[in-house]
Order: sequence, then C-alpha cells, then structure tokens
Amino acid sequence: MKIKSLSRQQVRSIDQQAIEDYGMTGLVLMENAGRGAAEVIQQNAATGRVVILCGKGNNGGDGYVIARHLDLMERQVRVVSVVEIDSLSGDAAANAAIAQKAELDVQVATTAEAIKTHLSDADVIVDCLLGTGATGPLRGIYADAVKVANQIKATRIAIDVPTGMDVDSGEADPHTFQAELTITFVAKKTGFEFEGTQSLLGDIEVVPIGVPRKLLRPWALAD
Ligand SMILES: NC(=O)C1=CN([C@@H]2O[C@H](COP(=O)(O)OP(=O)(O)OC[C@H]3O[C@@H](n4cnc5c(N)ncnc54)[C@H](O)[C@@H]3O)[C@@H](O)[C@H]2O)[C@@H](O)CC1
Ligand SMILES: [K+]
Repeated sequence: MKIKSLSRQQVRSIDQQAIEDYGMTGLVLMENAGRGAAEVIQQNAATGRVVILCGKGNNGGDGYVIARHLDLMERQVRVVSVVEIDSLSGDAAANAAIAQKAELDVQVATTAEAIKTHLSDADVIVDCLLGTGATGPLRGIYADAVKVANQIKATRIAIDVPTGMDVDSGEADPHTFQAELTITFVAKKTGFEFEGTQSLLGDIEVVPIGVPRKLLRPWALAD
C-alpha cells in the first residue's frame, strides 16, 4: 500500500496509535525500522566501514538497531554517540545497552574534534542524529556533527530525515546533512515535496515498520 506524504504530527500519531491502540511496543517498531534500514543500506552501500552518528532520541535508537543488523551481515560498523550513553532513555537506551553488551564498537564523541576522529575512516556515514522530534535550527553538538560529516568523503545516508531539514516545511539549516540516500519510515514526509530539498535528500527509500494496514488506510494513495 502506498501512503501519501505525511506531516510530523501525522507520522507521530501513526506510531502512537500502533503503540496505544494496537498494543505494539515502541521496541518492535524500532526493530522493524532499524532492520529495514540496515537492509537498504546493505543494498545501496555494500562495502566499506559504516559509521553511524547517533543522537539522544529514538532516531539515535534506530542507529543502534541498524548497527546490530549490519554487524550480523558481517559489516565493519561503528556507532558514534554525540551524547553520553547514560543520558539516553526508553527504547533508545534499551538498544544502546544491547549494542554495548554485544560488544559492538560504540564510541561517545561530544566535541567536533572527537567526532572527526571517529569519522575519519568512514566509507559510509549514517545520520541517526535527529528525526521527527527535531524542531528549529540545529543546536549544540548537532550542528558540529553535521558540519563534520558533510566534510568527509564518504557515502552519506540519512535515516528518516536528513538532520537539519524541517520535516513539515523542508526548510534547511545551513548545516543540514547532505544525503545521497534518505531512508524514511512509513511514508515520505511533506517537507520532502518542497523545491530545493532534493539535493539534500538524494534518493528516497520508504521502509515500512510493521504498523497494520488498517491503521494506514486513511492515508493510502488510490491505485
Ligand atoms: N516509536 C516511535 O515513535 C518510533 C520512532 N522512530 C524513530 O524515532 C524518531 C523520532 O524520535 P524522537 O521523537 O525521540 O525524536 P528525535 O530522535 O528526532 O530527537 C529528539 C531529541 O532531539 C532534541 N532536539 C530537538 N530539536 C533539536 C534541534 N533543533 N537541535 C538539537 N537537538 C534537538 C530533543 O531535545 C530530543 O532530545 C523518528 O524520526 C524515527 O527515526 C522509529 O524507531 C520507529 C518507531
Ligand atoms: K536523521
């Protein structure tokens, strides 16, 4: 089923309904999102070291799931968290803990210099810094992380939305992550429709996260 482009509020409401009305857990949705994204990464960037930049929220949480699945595919993978791991909560904290117990390469880098060091040998950079929870211009370490990531010669892949781009308006922070591929969940976002966003989004792949078709029906595009 193809879904029309969704606003921040609509996509967040779909996640919320899946959890509250259908009893799906956030962890299951995150697992589906991360596993689906890892498969698309594998199809589009099949070789080299993958470095995943993770933020504080659930977009960061997706990054730990992606790392686990890429590791299962025997890829060289490193997670770089721009916040201390003990500041994470909920599903993101759970997946970070799994990654650490699994002895994946998880680094914390809270300065531009440290981020640069951990990204220097990346062939593929995956942006799990901010997703649909982001509002306004990039603050603090997030602006630095995107700036550094954009300077490195690597394939850049954004998860859900390139960090720095507004999900609803497509408005881009001066340091928006410049993706060659954006892997977005459930449906494209309304901001992607605006002129000028294409050069930041690159190709777009939509990954379903297992929410029931009944719940998606109001947003279905006619065949
Ligand atoms: N259960 C769910 O709702 C699911 C969410 N998923 C992922 O979760 C994402 C949404 O996660 P969250 O709601 O936790 O939000 P995000 O992970 O997008 O970001 C939240 C964090 O960003 C900070 N922040 C907001 N705007 C900022 C700015 N301009 N500069 C710097 N920091 C800023 C907030 O203080 C907060 O700490 C989605 O995009 C998707 O990737 C997926 O795992 C699928 C399931
Ligand atoms: K992102």
